[in-house]
Amino acid sequence: MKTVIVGANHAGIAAANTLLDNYKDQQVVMIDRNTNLSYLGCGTALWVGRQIDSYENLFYTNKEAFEAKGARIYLETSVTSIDFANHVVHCQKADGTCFDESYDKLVLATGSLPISPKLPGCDLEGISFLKLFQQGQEVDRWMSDESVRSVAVIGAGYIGVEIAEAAKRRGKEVRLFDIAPTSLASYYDPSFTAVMDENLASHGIECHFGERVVAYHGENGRVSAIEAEKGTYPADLVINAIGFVPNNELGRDHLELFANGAYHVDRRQRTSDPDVYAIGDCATVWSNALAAETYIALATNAVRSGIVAGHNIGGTRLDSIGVQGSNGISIFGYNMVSTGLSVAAATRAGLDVCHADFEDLQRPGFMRENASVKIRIVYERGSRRVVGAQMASTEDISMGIHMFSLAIEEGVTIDKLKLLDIFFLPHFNQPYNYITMCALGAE
Ligand SMILES: Cc1cc2nc3c(=O)[nH]c(=O)nc-3n(C[C@H](O)[C@H](O)[C@H](O)COP(=O)(O)OP(=O)(O)OC[C@H]3O[C@@H](n4cnc5c(N)ncnc54)[C@H](O)[C@@H]3O)c2cc1C
Ligand SMILES: NC(=O)c1ccc[n+]([C@@H]2O[C@H](COP(=O)([O-])OP(=O)(O)OC[C@H]3O[C@@H](n4cnc5c(N)ncnc54)[C@H](O)[C@@H]3O)[C@@H](O)[C@H]2O)c1
Repeated sequence: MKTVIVGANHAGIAAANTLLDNYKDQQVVMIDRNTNLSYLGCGTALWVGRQIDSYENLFYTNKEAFEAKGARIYLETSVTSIDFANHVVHCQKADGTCFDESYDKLVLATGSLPISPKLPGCDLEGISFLKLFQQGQEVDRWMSDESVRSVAVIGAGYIGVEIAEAAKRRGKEVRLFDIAPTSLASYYDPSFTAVMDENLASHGIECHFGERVVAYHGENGRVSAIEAEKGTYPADLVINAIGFVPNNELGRDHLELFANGAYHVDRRQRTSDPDVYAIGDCATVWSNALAAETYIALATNAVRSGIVAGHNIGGTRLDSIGVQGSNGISIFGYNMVSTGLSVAAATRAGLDVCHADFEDLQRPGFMRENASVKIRIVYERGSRRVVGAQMASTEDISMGIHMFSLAIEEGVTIDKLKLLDIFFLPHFNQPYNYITMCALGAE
């Protein structure tokens, strides 16, 4: 059996490893147009902000590791088109030479593309995205240029907020824009985002939320300002971070698509063509909170979907258990984690939800090391099943969110959480634990 994997980043790598490590009869061919593989984009802001020493350890594998396992791997090679009827992939190397690769099974792991704001001035130099390693390098070079004093970030989602922090850590004057009225509006409710907004502002980031950017302006071909609805602001460097779209270029005329263009897949990652699988950011996921197909671009989903596809291609049936879109962020020491749906997201999706809030110290008052923790649990009014949770603190409260992820996945009700056995030790928490207290406070 020969499997061709198009795209050798997190999703493609997971599928290839699953096949190569578990199914010795498999012939695996990996093709990627980039010069590198396995770059952890989550490290870009840490590196640009000089919170880590270099970018070198942001790659967790390489071409040689796959060759050692028996795969054929082509980097700097684009798949230009696919003949789905005859099971042939047409490829072009960086030097222009072309070749074809036949397949029994094809895995599309072509990921996502950053959304490009189509604004006047978008061709000016000094406007970047932050998707690829190369773009991270470019942004880092500009940050090192002392003539770059003002940085404008468009989009206050995860990438935007993280790179705004990094730019501030590099001593820049930073302005952060979003059309939404707060930062991180897709992930958290306003009572949580208000604290992050205050955190950003208190560290000197000028927040322009609810203010649309309408144009980039430049001098001598280079960006020098951005014009937004309420004013024009200096900008020697602009970073666009307004979300991703699935990269469906190769299969959009042949495969069934979701509303945003992602390849529609079943729980085994199979597309509408029985010999084609799609994984990672180019494919849909099953949301347990929504009980529906949706799109969530995360490395975690990419890896899991690659494992699922690998086993199914290898001959072991494995169904995805769906996802909650669990996510987290840590900015100037303030940590926020969420899973499932916020009240706002649930309401937008047509779910009738209630929520319970609680705020307390992480540990008993007698402990020297302590900090406040905020928690919100979101649950469906009728069924009372938990559909989301948000937590925030300067403490590391990150592990708690995984329990809520499992609760959503398993359809646990808010009432079950009220008497859940949660241990107590002053080093970690309080006898009246904030999760228990929050659940007990539910209507
Ligand atoms: C700055 C940043 C920070 C992030 N932080 C986090 C985080 O903290 N946690 C988290 O879970 N997620 C994070 N993400 C999201 C995560 O990186 C993506 O969800 C993940 O990369 C998706 O993996 P993928 O393999 O599906 O797609 P991609 O990473 O997009 O890879 C797709 C691959 O396909 C190749 N390709 C595409 N078309 C072709 C073609 N025609 N021919 C050959 N090759 C092709 C591309 O070169 C690319 O290597 C972050 C993303 C960014 C940009
Ligand atoms: N910590 C993490 O887990 C992490 C870190 C980085 C990226 N990621 C993932 O990578 C993907 C891409 O990240 P992202 O930050 O680009 O997307 P995002 O969806 O997190 O945020 C995009 C933001 O852009 C805003 N926006 C949309 N159109 C706009 C416009 N025209 N002008 C101004 N603002 C606009 C939205 O309101 C939103 O706040 C996401 O799926 C994200 O979850 C995750």
